[in-house]
Order: sequence, then structure tokens, then C-alpha cells
Amino acid sequence: MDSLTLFFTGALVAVGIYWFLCVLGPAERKGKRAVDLSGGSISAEKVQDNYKQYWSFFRRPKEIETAEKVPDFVDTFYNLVTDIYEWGWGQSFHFSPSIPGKSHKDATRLHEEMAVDLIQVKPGQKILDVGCGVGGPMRAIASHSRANVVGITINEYQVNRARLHNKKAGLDALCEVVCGNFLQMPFDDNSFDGAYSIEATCHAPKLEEVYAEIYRVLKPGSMYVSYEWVTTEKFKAEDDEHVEVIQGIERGDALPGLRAYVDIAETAKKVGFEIVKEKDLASPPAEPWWTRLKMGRLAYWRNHIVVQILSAVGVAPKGTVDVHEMLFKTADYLTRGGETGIFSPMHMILCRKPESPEESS
Ligand SMILES: C=C(CC[C@@H](C)[C@H]1CC[C@H]2C3=CC[C@H]4[C@H](C)[C@@H](O)CC[C@]4(C)[C@H]3CC[C@]12C)C(C)C
Ligand SMILES: C[S@@+](CC[C@H](N)C(=O)[O-])C[C@H]1O[C@@H](n2cnc3c(N)ncnc32)[C@H](O)[C@@H]1O
Repeated sequence: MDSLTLFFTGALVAVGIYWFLCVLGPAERKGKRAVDLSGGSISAEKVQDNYKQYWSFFRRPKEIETAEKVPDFVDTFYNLVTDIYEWGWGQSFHFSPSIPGKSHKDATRLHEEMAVDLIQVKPGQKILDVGCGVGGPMRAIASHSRANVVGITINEYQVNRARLHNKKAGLDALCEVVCGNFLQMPFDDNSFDGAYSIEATCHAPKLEEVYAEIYRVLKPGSMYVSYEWVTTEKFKAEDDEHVEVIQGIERGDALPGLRAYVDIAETAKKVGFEIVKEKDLASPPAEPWWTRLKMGRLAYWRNHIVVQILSAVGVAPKGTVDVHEMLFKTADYLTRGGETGIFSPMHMILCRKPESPEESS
């Protein structure tokens, strides 16, 4: 082979690798680049160990005895997955029903805007985003409602990502992000005009504890909406396949046991809320939320190869391959949960804190 042929072959291979890693890499266009995958706040050499610790804690979700340890392991989980989520999904870490003729991006935004429309807040009012991730919903909601949004997440890496995104979007005047535990929030009683949580309170070992905290910080008369992860009426505990699917979802999503849909309103009432509306947003005529997951399968294979290459050459931390493989399997369990109808990630509950405590009794 003469030197000119060698040069062009080399250039072609280099362009091919660049295209595979950097162009094909981000499944979601605005996500992270594959070459920037990290273990969040965990140093690169500790990612693999942290993954092993996470896995042994959440392997048997129903048997988690020490509920106090859950927030720490949820924090570890988000250190491990945040970059992969941003890279392969985008800045909103939740599902939404598909909308014919609309992109995933638009369907996601509409699902988020619905939350803030339900709690009826006015521009300038202060609302709380319970478990805010890297702030995809927060930015959509602030732009749509012009309310001031305060987000809380247990994961410091997400706080930094969210602040960076807020600034880039020119929304840092409307959006504030706090690092903290939603089971003990650093906010005054009766200080918010509204609150919402999108696919986040499922991480609480006891739903009652997080609902009680939200109730405490809301002003009397104000509203709270939540999109909850639940098992539906189709779930049968005696069906081995159902149990396998639900357990697969729990262990791959850091969940200390999924709740039955009937428990949600019961818990909200128990802490003092009145129920304004309750609806499974996944039920027909809504289009399936899991089609996006299913359609991505080919991209996940490609991502898997990308992660393996980056990990082998030392660009991505060791352990990233394990984390990616876990998510890969989780995507399958989630799809099966959706297709069988035994699981919903969007059981919506809209509640109001009564004007006076007597009103609720
Ligand atoms: C609410 C939660 C998270 C919900 C979803 C945002 C995530 C659940 C499963 C995740 C993913 C699964 C497969 C990944 C794929 C293998 C990878 O190549 C690219 C990223 C995934 C698509 C990833 C993206 C986010 C999810 C869909 C829980 C945690 C309560
Ligand atoms: C699946 S993500 C959803 C994020 C965001 N709502 C969205 O839709 O993009 C769940 C979020 O809940 C947060 N979370 C889980 N347990 C928490 C806790 N105990 N205190 C505060 N945040 C918590 C996680 O850090 C993460 O940001």
C-alpha cells in the first residue's frame, strides 16, 4: 500500500470512529457526548465499586431492611446514571405518552406543562419541584408559567448540571436548585404556592414521609400534583412473570419497592391533603409511553459498543459498561411492564392543602 492510500485509509478510519462516537453517540441530540460520560461525583476509579455496592443493596428491593440508607444509595445511583440518561434520553428523566405527529421532545414538554397547569399557579409565584433531576421539567415549567421554580435533588452532581443548564437556557433568574433530601427539606412551613413531583417520589421508602414534608411546606389552599410510579390493577402478585418484571424495574431504577396505585390517594389523605383529581395518564386513549424505549433498542446496542470502546481505552470509567448493561436490561423490564399494563409511571394525583386544618376533617 503506498503512503497516499495509507493516509486516506487512516483518515477514513479516524472519521469513522469520530462519527461512531461523537455523531452517532448521542441518541438524544441535545444530550451529553459519549466521550464525556462520567460517574457523576464519584471519582473514576471508584465507579465500579460503587456500582457493585448499589447492586448488592437494590438486588432484593422488597427485602431492604434499613430504609435510612435508601437516600444514600439513590444518590449513588444518580451519580452512576445521570450522564448516561442525559446522553441517551435528554434532560427530562421521565416518560410521557406518545403523541401522534409530535416529537418525543414536544410530548415530553406537554406532559410537563400539564403538571403546572393542574396546580394553577400565577406568574411570579414560588413553586417546588420535588426531585428535580437535571432540571428538564423545571425549565419547561418556568418558561410556560413564568413562576419561580425551586428544585430539590439529593444528588450534588445533578445540582451542578441543572444550574449549568439553567444558565445556558437564560432561566437562572426563574430557576433555583437546592441539594437536599426531600424527606427533610430545608424550607420553611407554608412557604410555597404550589408543588409538583415527576417520577421522583417513587424513590422514597415511605411515601407518607415525603407527602408529609410537601404538605408542610405548602401554603394553605395551594396545590400539589405528582406523577407516580405504580403497579396497576392488572398486577397479580401470584403471577411469577409479573413479579419478575416489577422486580426488574425496582432493582434497575433504585426503587425500594413499587407501590400499588390504590395506596397513593390513601397516603395523600393520611397526611392531610384533599384529593382534587386522580387519573392514570397511561391508560387509553393515551398512546403508549414505552414506544420510545422500544424504538431505541438499536441505538442501545450501538451505545453499548460505544461504552465498551470508551471504557477499554480509559475515556469512560471502568464500571460504565456494567451500569449501561443494567439500564439496557431495565429498559426491557419497563417495556414489558408497559405492554402487559401491570405498571404505570404516570399515575397522576392532584391534591390541595386545605385552607384550615378543620376543613380536612
Ligand atoms: C423515573 C426514572 C427514570 C425513567 C427514565 C428516564 C429512565 C429509565 C430507564 C432509562 C434508560 C434505559 C436504557 C438506556 C440505554 C441502554 C442507553 O443506551 C441510553 C439511556 C437509556 C435509554 C436510559 C435513559 C433513561 C431511562 C429511560 C426512575 C429512575 C425512577
Ligand atoms: C427519575 S429522576 C426525575 C427527575 C425529574 N423530576 C425529571 O423528571 O427530570 C428522580 C429524581 O428524584 C431525586 N430524588 C430521589 N430521592 C430523593 C431524595 N430522598 N431527596 C431528594 N431528591 C431525591 C433524584 O435525585 C432525581 O433527581
